[in-house]
Amino acid sequence: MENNVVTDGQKQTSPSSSYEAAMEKISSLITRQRRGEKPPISNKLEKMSLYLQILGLEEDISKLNIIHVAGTKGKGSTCIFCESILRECGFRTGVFTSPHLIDVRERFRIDGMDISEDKFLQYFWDCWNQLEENTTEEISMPPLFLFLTLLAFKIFVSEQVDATIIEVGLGGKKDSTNVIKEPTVCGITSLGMDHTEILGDTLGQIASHKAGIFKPKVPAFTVPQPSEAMDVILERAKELMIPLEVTEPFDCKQIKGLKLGLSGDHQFYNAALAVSLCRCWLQRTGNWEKKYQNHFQDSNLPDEFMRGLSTAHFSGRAQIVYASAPNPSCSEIVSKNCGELIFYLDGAHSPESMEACAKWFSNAVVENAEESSENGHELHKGNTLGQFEKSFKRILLFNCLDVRNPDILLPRLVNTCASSGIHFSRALFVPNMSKYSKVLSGSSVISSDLHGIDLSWQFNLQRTWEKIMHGKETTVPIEKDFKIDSKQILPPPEFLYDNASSGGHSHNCRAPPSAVIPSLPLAIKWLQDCVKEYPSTRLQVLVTGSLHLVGDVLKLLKR
Ligand SMILES: Nc1ncnc2c1ncn2[C@@H]1O[C@H](COP(=O)(O)OP(=O)(O)OP(=O)(O)O)[C@@H](O)[C@H]1O
Ligand SMILES: [Mg+2]
Ligand SMILES: [Mg+2]
Repeated sequence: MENNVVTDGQKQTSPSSSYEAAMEKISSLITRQRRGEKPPISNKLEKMSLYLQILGLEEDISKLNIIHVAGTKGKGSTCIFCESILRECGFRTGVFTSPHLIDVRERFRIDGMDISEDKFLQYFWDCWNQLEENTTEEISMPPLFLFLTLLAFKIFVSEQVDATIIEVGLGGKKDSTNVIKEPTVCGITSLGMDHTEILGDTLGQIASHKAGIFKPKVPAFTVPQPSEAMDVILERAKELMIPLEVTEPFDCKQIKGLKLGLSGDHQFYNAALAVSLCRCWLQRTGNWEKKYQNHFQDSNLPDEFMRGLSTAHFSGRAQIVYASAPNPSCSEIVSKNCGELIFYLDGAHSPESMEACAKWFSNAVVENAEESSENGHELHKGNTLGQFEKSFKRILLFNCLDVRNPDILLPRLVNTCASSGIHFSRALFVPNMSKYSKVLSGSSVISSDLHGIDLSWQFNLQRTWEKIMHGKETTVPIEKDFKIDSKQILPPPEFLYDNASSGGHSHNCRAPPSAVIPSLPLAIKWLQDCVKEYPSTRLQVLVTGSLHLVGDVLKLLKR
């Protein structure tokens, strides 16, 4: 074995250096395939079976009591609600989700916590070494996602969890997680248009991939879907002769006004689906009768379920971070000599999720204004709530992958916000920091090197933005060679505050100005400097378009 840092799963140097070594190994599994292209191996599931044999896991997987979740949007959230409910019911849980935001260990949760670095390393090297020793000409090391899926099985089997919750990576039928032969129950979350280049560009085709996780004799659940998708799902369930239940989203009454741990109205769908999945899981594992036989009526959820729903936590999905309050955990206190800077983070990146995100943001910023006014800020100066509300500036910080279509995403976002009366004063376009060519640890160094950085995609986003705002093509310069060392690398703070240069809140007269900022750390630092310079203002910054962008911002704010 070439690795001289760790042998036989035993750490011999400091944990962090061996962790970095593991990240190097994992990164070497990233296939040089561009995102959006068809995956290079066609017989993926056969290979998965072989890898499972090598790791000696095939039999054990059948004992994992798996909830398998596919869907376009809300897979991760649904898995996290399931985890939270089953933990409250007293079970030891293992959850595999994707992608991760900051550290790859987020993908593997045991009992509600990311796996520890020590345990991760132990299982990682076990798997790595066993696979490496057994690769042949026909079967080489697995690509990244296959490896992570195998590692998840290895971890959950070894940790002897009671309930395993597995999120599909992409699609369903051909996904590496579909090596699961006998899940306890399957779920399909909300379907929409994403990954069309791989799954097909109709809802029916997409639904057919997702319903590919259904298995004979295994009950399935979904949420209301557009009929084109629902027809395909129903048809598949009929073929397999399995029961398929459509779970309606919660209304507030049903959960007695309970505040869900994950925000946004779209979470009512995910939460309701999770409840159905958990109830079925409890029934099929023989735990339902034991626990609830005499105490539970259909109209009321058991207390454990209610607690699970309200305590679920998942970063980067409708998450609010107060970045300039003196005590980050104390959101109400706004520093006297520093304005207010609040980040609203949501990793939406499909048209439907843009809309979900926009609705959540619009409600959340108004709630924040109301809370602040209740806390006595400004109102005592005789301002009405309406006027007070106007002291907030809404800023969009956006990026998306170039396989996505900003001509669809950005209008969906802007129009949904506008229909709730929320308008952006400014938009900033930035490149992500994380590289798709490398899996990083949470403590990896953030590069500040701007040389050779290609911002053409960000200028393209900016042009799209200006087009939406003006309703026609505008003259945003196409700056091919962005002059990194010129003074104009960042706009002056007045860019944010100078109402004369924009419509400000009179959004319908002129387009809000926008800017491309060449790096995310610079953008964040710049926003922080702006609120210091103008202590009376409040910036509400929506970060969206990419979960990677959201992860990068969280990483910067944590430091
Ligand atoms: N039911 C839903 N309907 C529409 N949008 C949703 C729904 N659930 C979540 N979203 C949006 O999708 C984003 C990602 O949520 P989540 O991680 O739960 O989904 P996912 O299916 O795992 O996504 P990914 O494709 O990134 O793996 C959220 O931040 C939110 O904007
Ligand atoms: Mg996805
Ligand atoms: Mg996910």
